[in-house]
Amino acid sequence: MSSTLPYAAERLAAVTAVQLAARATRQVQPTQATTLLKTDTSPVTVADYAAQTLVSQHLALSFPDIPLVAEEDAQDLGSSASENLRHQVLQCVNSVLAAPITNDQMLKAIDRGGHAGGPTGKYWVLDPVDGTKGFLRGQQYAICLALVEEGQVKLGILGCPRLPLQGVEEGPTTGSLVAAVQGQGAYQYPLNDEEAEGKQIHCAKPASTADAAFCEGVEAAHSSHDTHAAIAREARVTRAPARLDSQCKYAVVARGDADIYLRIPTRPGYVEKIWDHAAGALIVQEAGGKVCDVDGLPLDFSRGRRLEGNRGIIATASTIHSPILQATQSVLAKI
Ligand SMILES: Nc1ncnc2c1ncn2[C@@H]1O[C@H](COP(=O)(O)O)[C@@H](O)[C@H]1OP(=O)(O)O
Ligand SMILES: [Mg+2]
Repeated sequence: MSSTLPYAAERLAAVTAVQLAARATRQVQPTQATTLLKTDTSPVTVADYAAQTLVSQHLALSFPDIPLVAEEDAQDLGSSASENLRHQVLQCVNSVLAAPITNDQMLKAIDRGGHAGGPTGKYWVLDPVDGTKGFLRGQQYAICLALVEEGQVKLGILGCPRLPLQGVEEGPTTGSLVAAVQGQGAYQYPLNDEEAEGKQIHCAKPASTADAAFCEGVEAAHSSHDTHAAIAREARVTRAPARLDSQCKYAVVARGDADIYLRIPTRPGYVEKIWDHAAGALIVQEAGGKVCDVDGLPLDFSRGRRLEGNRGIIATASTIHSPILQATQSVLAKI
């Protein structure tokens, strides 16, 4: 892509940062990854901290004035009880850097991620390992990076180390990298091949919901499989869902390997985090798809670190967006 296009420099820095982080996470054996439980009881591993350090550090080199909204902070990692984990993170980080960094630089890089987000200015949005539970199971995860400006997502990158270039099945793979800039379309590359020619990707155009394939998360606690099944029945979707962790779901919808990604909350009041959707939502839209919440509202990334104005997520090929939204609203009205 020509370097004169808008956001070319940001895109290049973001792709390199995600590739670097992916290289580090791939070195961590999921079954042996030292893991902490955060206060919300979700797991965080060597890979999450290493990826956040690397992305934060790399972006700060090229764009020192653009702040970062990122999932992790260094509080737990900095405690004396976490010395072993801290050591492993630093080792992992330095194994992919030409110039090693210190423990203090690592903690500082992680804590750059505390920006509040909001409606004004420019900021990066990072989920260093989205789908940590998938990562620990040896299944899908993604390094997800977006750039938000004046509340709008301008750039989105998904690094998916275990996602083949085609299909939704697991298998030996070099991984996929999917990238989009607002107004410039969505492209896919082999994850760590900087030289490779990108391929523009498009959502499929299923003629009806009966032809459509849907996907959902693996974790039943993160979205309601039962409600998704009821929506599928209501919309006459016949195929069984593919289950994948992380924003890989947006990637497979964007390239037409699935047509629908449903994420209906399991409990009232759950508010999604912006790092779980910013990159993926832009990628689906740039591939020609539609993304909204269960009320049909656009996702509003200008409300801080969470999607305070939205409830659930529906991402689909544009040809079947209306019937899926209608089926969702009809099912939710009965609950
Ligand atoms: N109760 C919940 N409802 C919806 N999403 C959740 C819930 N708890 C955690 N998550 C988010 O689900 C994401 C993974 O999604 P998936 O299951 O599709 O792979 C995690 O990044 C996590 O966000 P976070 O860790 O940012 O709090
Ligand atoms: Mg996440």
